[in-house]
Amino acid sequence: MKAVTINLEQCARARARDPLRERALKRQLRYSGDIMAAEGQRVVLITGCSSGIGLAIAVMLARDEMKRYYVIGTMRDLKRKDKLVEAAGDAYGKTLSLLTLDVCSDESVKQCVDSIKDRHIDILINNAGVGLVGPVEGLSMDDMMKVFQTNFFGAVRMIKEVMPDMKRRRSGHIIVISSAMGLQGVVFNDVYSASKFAIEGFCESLAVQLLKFNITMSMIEPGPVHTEFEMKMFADVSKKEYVGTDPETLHHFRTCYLPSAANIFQGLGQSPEDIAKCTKKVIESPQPPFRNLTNPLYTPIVALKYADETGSLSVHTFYHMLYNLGGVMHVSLNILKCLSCGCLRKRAISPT
Ligand SMILES: NC(=O)C1=CN([C@@H]2O[C@H](COP(=O)(O)OP(=O)(O)OC[C@H]3O[C@@H](n4cnc5c(N)ncnc54)[C@H](OP(=O)(O)O)[C@@H]3O)[C@@H](O)[C@H]2O)C=CC1
Ligand SMILES: CC1=C(/C=C/C(C)=C/C=C/C(C)=C/C=O)C(C)(C)CCC1
Repeated sequence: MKAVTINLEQCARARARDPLRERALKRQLRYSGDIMAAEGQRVVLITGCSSGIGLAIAVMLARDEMKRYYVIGTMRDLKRKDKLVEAAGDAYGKTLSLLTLDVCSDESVKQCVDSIKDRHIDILINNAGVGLVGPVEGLSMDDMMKVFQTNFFGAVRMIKEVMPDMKRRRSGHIIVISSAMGLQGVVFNDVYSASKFAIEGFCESLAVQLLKFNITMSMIEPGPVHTEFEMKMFADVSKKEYVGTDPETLHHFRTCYLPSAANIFQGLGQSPEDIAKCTKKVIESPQPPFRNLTNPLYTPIVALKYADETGSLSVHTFYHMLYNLGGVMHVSLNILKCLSCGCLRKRAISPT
């Protein structure tokens, strides 16, 4: 497929030379702001592109060799655009344009979608999200609400705005950057995990009726990923005092959980590009799966819940890992790695 990207300046030049050609160009091209996507290109809108996973997906799709995507990278504050613009290189202004969008604001979401020609979005990627860790009794209700406002209602607001047009066109793909924590809760991540469980339940329900309209829904489920999310989490923890938390709980959080979490990020952490690659594969799959775990090393942690429907196996295993094996977390992680690569099984068959 030959994809052409053109901007309004080029259109104006065409008008000066030949008004008929300009009209033909305009018919042929959809535009967002002053930049147009060529016919045949799929318009992708991504939320939260100022850093991390959103930025990596925007760059990977905008730099697609066959120029199959026209990416609208959005962020709540365009002053934070430099990292994305630099990473996108010459794709910026051709297959990537930027728009302001705050997923927590009805007005911002509507204004952004209205500014896109025909409100035409083929692929919506709900990526914007915030984390929150710490003992529940030490967190403010405001902080907890912000997590749900962004991770759950933010994605719901986007879907509500974009889905009716997709239904009318009987085509579209809605992707949510959820989390492995949306499938299996993690100690001291109670509220964050709940926000991801919430969006999982919402999407799992919606996916069924969307099929009738030829709209696909896909969840991307990363484990730990090295992004600003990780840095913000550790910075936040060092600032917060978790007022109202008893010393024993605080001790468990600071001396058992935090070092284990740091080990887990170090031992199992993926790069944002890994998540972008997985997301692109899902987009390009002829039959995209609903759930997509990105990290084979983290999969056993999620699989525990499917091995025992009572939930006791995961609760007790995590208890043991946190309170008894915390000091040797690296050993547990190495066992997880060996289970995933298969070397333990090989050694069991032919011990040396
Ligand atoms: N990193 C990890 O370990 C994992 C992350 N995830 C999920 O991946 C997604 C991306 O996170 P990640 O890249 O890691 O973290 P980052 O902190 O690097 O990126 C989060 C992005 O979301 C944006 N954002 C936050 N609030 C809003 C809002 N109200 N409106 C629009 N954008 C907003 C941030 O923008 P701003 O710059 O303005 O703050 C930023 O661009 C999140 O949904 C997260 O839950 C899932 C599993 C693991
Ligand atoms: C401490 C601890 C764990 C921590 C897991 C972590 C810290 C996962 C982080 C995932 C992220 C950051 C997802 C983002 O959406 C385990 C492995 C459950 C085992 C029990 C002890």
